[in-house]
Amino acid sequence: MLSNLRICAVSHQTISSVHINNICCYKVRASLKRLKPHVPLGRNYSSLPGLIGNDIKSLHSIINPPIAKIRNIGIMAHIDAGKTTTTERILYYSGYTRSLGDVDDGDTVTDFMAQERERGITIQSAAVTFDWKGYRVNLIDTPGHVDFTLEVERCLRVLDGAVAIFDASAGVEAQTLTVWRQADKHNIPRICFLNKMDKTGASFKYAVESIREKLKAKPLLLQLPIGEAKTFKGVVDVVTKEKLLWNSNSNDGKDFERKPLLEMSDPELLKETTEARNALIEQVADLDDEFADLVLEEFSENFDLLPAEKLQTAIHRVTLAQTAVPVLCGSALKNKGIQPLLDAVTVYLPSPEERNYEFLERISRLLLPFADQHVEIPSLTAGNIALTVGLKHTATGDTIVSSKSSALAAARRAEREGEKKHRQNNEAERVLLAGVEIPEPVFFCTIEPPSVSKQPDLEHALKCLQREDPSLKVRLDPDSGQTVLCGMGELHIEIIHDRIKREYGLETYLGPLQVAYRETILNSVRATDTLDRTLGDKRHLVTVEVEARPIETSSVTPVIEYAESISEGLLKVSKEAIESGIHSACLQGPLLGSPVQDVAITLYSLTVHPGTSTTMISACVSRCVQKALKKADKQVLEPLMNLEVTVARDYLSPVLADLAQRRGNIQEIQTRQDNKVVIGFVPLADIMGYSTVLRTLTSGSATFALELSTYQAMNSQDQNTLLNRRSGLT
Ligand SMILES: Nc1nc2c(ncn2[C@@H]2O[C@H](COP(=O)(O)OP(=O)(O)OP(=O)(O)O)[C@@H](O)[C@H]2O)c(=O)[nH]1
Repeated sequence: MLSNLRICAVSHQTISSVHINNICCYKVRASLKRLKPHVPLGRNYSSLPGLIGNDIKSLHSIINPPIAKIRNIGIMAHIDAGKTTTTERILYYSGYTRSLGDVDDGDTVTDFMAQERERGITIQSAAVTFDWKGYRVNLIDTPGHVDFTLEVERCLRVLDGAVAIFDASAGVEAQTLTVWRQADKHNIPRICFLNKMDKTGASFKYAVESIREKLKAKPLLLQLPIGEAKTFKGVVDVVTKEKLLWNSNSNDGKDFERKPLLEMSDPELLKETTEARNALIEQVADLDDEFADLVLEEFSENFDLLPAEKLQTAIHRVTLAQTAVPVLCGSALKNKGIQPLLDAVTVYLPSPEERNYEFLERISRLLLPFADQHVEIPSLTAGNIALTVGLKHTATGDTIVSSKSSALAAARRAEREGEKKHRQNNEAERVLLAGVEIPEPVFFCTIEPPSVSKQPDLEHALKCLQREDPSLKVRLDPDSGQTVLCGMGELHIEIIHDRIKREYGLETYLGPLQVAYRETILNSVRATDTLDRTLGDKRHLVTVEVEARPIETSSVTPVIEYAESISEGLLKVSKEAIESGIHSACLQGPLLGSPVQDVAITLYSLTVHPGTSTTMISACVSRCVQKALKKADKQVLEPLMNLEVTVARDYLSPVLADLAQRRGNIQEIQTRQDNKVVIGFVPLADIMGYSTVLRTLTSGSATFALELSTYQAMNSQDQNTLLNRRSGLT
């Protein structure tokens, strides 16, 4: 065990940056006590047999299991649905850990950042690899809080399947909808796990209905619960007509009995299960022609004769086609239902070869993740998930290829085969994964190092954090020269601040958190400008005429147009400079210095004296566009958020009264068990610090989710108040 500890520490140092080391020291200690001695740790697999003795029969099968036996899956859900608790059980039953971690005690394997353990939430995705009944499962636990949406999105791109976890007492919640939509975008087959069946208010029926209604998905009920809330003790496997009961004397849920349902002992349950199985068979037959033929030809007289394996194979196909989703249930906290969930992952979710991905096959240095442990390996076959180190300029969203020449060779091959240009592009595109959508930051604040001499350290820390998390934006305020952080929410910025302190040892100071407004113009305006400057013996002379006009795009990227009179030759050499000038002018609007959205800029004329540098052209265009924007009638746009508050009935009135004061616009109030769910819109500026207010108003019984809906025009009174406040008049 000691030698493993030493080796593990070495492999962490190879993964470099200071911040990872800090967490790892903590993590190694926390997880060692629970790791089984046979878990393979080491720098290189070539030395593994000596290290781990006879435990490993085939080294090759450990490093490269057959691709059909690999499952790359993610766990996704609304905050607090129980992802981390479920993952902990999965790791325990698969033999990855020796004892059960608990989010409430702060000793889970996957929530390994200090902030995650302290707050009991998941922020960064953690990857773990384990084996289950001959399958290799690479599992990623993703965050549920809306501030960390990007983290979820970047995981989804590499997954072949996902388990969506629901709180059975709440059904589909706001963030579930968001991640479900993301999974739809990446075409990820899913299975649903209705967790917390032991909780007061848990309702299998209600949760299934909410999947049908809110997610517009077709649930395939593969299990039925035995008991609900306090009486929940196990599940019925509808496919095999067996009951699975967890031994109430077993603390860890490892032991459970699986018995066929019999007429003698369980007449009611058997009847209910037979009906559910028949309904399931009909439902699957409706969605899968091959299965429909089989049922009609051989089993139409008696569905009971249909073998479970045939039904499972058809459910697998339907899951893959994403025409329906298998639904299972259990209680992670009470250790019930996790083993069948793992079985379902291997049976119903696809292997990488069943998905249409083009992974690249080899990178120079590879590490296999075991949550916070990493094992260096010589190679890995397609379909696995691994870590690579030492990449300096690669950021989230990039595709890594084994060599540039292999990507180019693919494009050349298409060319040789006589394919035209668009086909070459297709070939090149096929080796790229879909890019991640980076959400727009809605908050910003200034950040200052403890002293000027620490500014380079701060810049380094922010650069590293940004590579990990592109939803964090950093810019310099041109007027004050201060560094500005732009993030997804209050919690996001708070966590970044905390990480800079813990992982980079820098005590920084944050300015007040401000809403990221935008600006637009309301009418078309023209402006001309001339820049005449002599540098040394060179004269730079440019004259520009532009028009700025409002358009409807909801985008901060200006639409750029050119009048026909602009000479093509001139455009060829100066187009890049012109466009960079326009973009930089639109980044800082005349009202608040916020980005300008929904504008089109037309270049009407451009006269350039010979010898003028492109930098001067760019500067002149930028100045001229700013002049035009200043002349126009202007409007501030503010972020409008979708808000969903789940609150106990008794506290509904104070919550509504409070929202009315916050310019909230309530769209709907739903009933969810004993709770009310308030759905509406509210301007971000009025909802800052809401978590504290809501806690006070409802004695901590309410939860809420917030997501950017759109940018809306402020009314003139609010706009004037804001502008006066910004200019220091009030
Ligand atoms: N009653 C009950 N509580 C559960 C169950 N599973 C998890 N919990 C509790 O629900 C809370 C949230 O659990 P987590 O596992 O941290 O949830 P999560 O989805 O990982 O949360 P984030 O990481 O913040 O998104 C904790 O207090 C758990 O103890 C369950 O099956 N039954």
